[in-house]
Amino acid sequence: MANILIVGDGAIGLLLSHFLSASHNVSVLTRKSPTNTRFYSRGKGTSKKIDAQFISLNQLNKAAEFDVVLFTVKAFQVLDAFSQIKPFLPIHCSIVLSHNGMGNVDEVNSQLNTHQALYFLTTNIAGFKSNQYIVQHTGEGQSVIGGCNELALQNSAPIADIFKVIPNLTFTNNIQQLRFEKLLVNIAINPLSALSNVRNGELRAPKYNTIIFNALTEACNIAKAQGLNIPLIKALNTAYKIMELTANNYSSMQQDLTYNRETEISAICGYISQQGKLHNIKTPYNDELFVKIQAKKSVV
Ligand SMILES: NC(=O)C1=CN([C@@H]2O[C@H](COP(=O)(O)OP(=O)(O)OC[C@H]3O[C@@H](n4cnc5c(N)ncnc54)[C@H](OP(=O)(O)O)[C@@H]3O)[C@@H](O)[C@H]2O)C=CC1
Ligand SMILES: CC(C)(CO)C(=O)C(=O)O
Repeated sequence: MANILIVGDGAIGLLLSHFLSASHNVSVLTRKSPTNTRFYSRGKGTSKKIDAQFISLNQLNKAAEFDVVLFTVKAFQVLDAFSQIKPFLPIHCSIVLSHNGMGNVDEVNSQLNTHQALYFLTTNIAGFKSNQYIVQHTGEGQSVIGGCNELALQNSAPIADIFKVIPNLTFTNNIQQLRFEKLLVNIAINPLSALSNVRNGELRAPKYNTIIFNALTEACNIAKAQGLNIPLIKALNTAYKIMELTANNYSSMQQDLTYNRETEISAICGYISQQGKLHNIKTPYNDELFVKIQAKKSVV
């Protein structure tokens, strides 16, 4: 049984705490009242109490021996959350980041010691919080974990063993490729669904074809410049398949704009624009989606 700290009690934090607490000792760091119980709910089944301890930052004990610290905050929240937790990280422990979009891995890795393994978990599990204390598990899907530093790449067996209670979890030796493939789906779906205020399935209409094609072409050019091999046809097929599978869902970015929350556009199209400048590759479609989402946020 491992001691696990999950940072963030959002939808993904609660879903993963539900699964991991079946076999491990799980604490969840929250910014809300730590005394309240949280529940996991799925379909019409009865809600289950999540068997984890909810704690606030001032309850974190410097002597707490966490084996794993899993960050389930949004891309733009990772570095602040990491700075808060860093003083409490045991000398030997595994750190796992899990979010949509790119970034954060190099910044976190540069602050770790040689005994701290860094992993990234991409997940297609889906859920939302119907209120502050209940997570609704709405979508199944594959989760993939992979090492991001030398230590993690050399020794993946312990984390794979601890995380095996997460449904449909596999391990990869090339997490950068997996993250990029997920990024391509988010580029095709998230900004357009948010700007047009439509469900994912509606993006299959012909009027969106050109922009999706061009935004993904740019992103595949960046992938190539990074040494990854993601053919455009594969990126398009996957994006349209996910639109079909999640046809009735609103994307996370559509919901963020609707509820006037900060979006993850910087880690999605913003990442492609930034990499374009680095590799001298033009990315006008991603630049425009980035600017439009930022502008829309400032007027809602
Ligand atoms: N929801 C989904 O179905 C899926 C989400 N993802 C990705 O997973 C990531 C998380 O998503 P999701 O769970 O939906 O997002 P949420 O916004 O619901 O969850 C993030 C949580 O982190 C908390 N948080 C942020 N900073 C800190 C901190 N410093 N200390 C403690 N808690 C903190 C927030 O607290 P507070 O509420 O107080 O702000 C919030 O509860 C995102 O990158 C998302 O794109 C990926 C696949 C599916
Ligand atoms: C896969 C997709 C597009 C599902 O809506 C998603 O990851 C998101 O909304 O952020």
